[in-house]
Amino acid sequence: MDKTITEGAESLKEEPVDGRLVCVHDFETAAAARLPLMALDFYRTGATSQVTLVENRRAMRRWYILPRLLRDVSTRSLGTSVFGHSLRLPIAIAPTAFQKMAHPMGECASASAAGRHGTVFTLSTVATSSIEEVARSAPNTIKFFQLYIYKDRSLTEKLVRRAEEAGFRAVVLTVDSATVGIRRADIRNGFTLPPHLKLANLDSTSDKGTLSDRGNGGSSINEYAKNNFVEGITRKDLAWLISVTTLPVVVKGILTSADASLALQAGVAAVWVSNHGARQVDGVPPTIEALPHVVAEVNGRCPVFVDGGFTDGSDIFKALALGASLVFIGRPVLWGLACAGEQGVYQVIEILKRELDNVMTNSGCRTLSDITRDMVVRRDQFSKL
Ligand SMILES: Cc1cc2nc3c(=O)[nH]c(=O)nc-3n(C[C@H](O)[C@H](O)[C@H](O)COP(=O)(O)O)c2cc1C
Ligand SMILES: CCCCCCC(=O)C(=O)O
Repeated sequence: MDKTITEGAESLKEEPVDGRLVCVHDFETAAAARLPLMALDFYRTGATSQVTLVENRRAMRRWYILPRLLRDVSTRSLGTSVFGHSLRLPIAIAPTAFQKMAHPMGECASASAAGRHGTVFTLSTVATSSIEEVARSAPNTIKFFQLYIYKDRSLTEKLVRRAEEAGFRAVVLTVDSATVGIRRADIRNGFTLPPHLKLANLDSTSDKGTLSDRGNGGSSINEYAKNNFVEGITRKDLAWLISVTTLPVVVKGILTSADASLALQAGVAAVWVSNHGARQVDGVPPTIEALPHVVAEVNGRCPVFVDGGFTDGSDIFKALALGASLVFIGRPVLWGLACAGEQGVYQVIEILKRELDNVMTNSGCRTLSDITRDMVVRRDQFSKL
């Protein structure tokens, strides 16, 4: 065990959380006051005009919950399972890049917090903590590894091997990033990674260029991706990944039933409905609206995950009713990290867990399987009921 990391993690666990932060939005406001502008903008913004960014949140309101009353809900459980692993709740952590911009313990802190809640942490390829560091600091957390496919196939395969050897439980292939979206704030800010941080899963000889090079596009992110990532992942790449790993492969970034069907044909273990936090194509549907289409196509053949704009327990309830097995959160974790490291992430998940439990209690649901499709209705259909 790496002593520095363990000692760091122990002491940072004690970081106090301001008791006035009672919802995810409070954490977001507090994080915005603490983070340097370049990091804050990288975390919070979406692609181009950010219409989908707003829609991800707004669309949650278009769904109404229809509570079922006159039921005994005195004992409840939020427990579920994924790929044979038991989870204590259906809320999990999505991959987000560069978490050490929010807190010195970065991804290690988030992974630990997920483990303390008995849920999944997903590590980004472009993390600021390595696969091995995260495995050492959160040995009991169920960890997934998110993969970007590098032009250098052997480098890509080595990343997968390292994740397998470090005890990660699934590989999540992000397929919605043929090229990185245009994020205007990053261009204005001339985004570069702070010099004390690095892409911890890569050594500077294996990938091309660094995140200190802005190139012509203004943001080092677009430049790095252009130099390193395969431009447009195909079915062949998906089939290749499934053939080289023993781990379940999850496909992340699906928004249509047609693509869900292709992914299923390729043999994925789960489909992850996502618009990448509205950071890729502006104008794509909000994920809560895409979800029912994908669930209908998948028709129980594999689990369906979802992310994008989930900041309240009631949002999570709606996604579960629409057929999601797990709901992932991206930015809320970054806000928790920025406010109070591991403890902040723990608290953000705790808040969402309590809110979900509260909605379940008041809606007549003792377990997740009690949350059924007929418990939500789209606002425009409500009058027709
Ligand atoms: C700052 C930031 C960095 C991200 N980095 C990655 C990444 O490295 N890999 C990936 O597949 N998705 C990445 N995403 C997308 C998230 O995994 C997730 O789809 C999205 O954040 C969910 O929306 P939410 O932030 O509204 O919860 C990133 C999102 C944000 C906000
Ligand atoms: C370092 C090059 C690409 C980073 C992309 C991270 C990401 O997915 C994001 O949304 O930002």
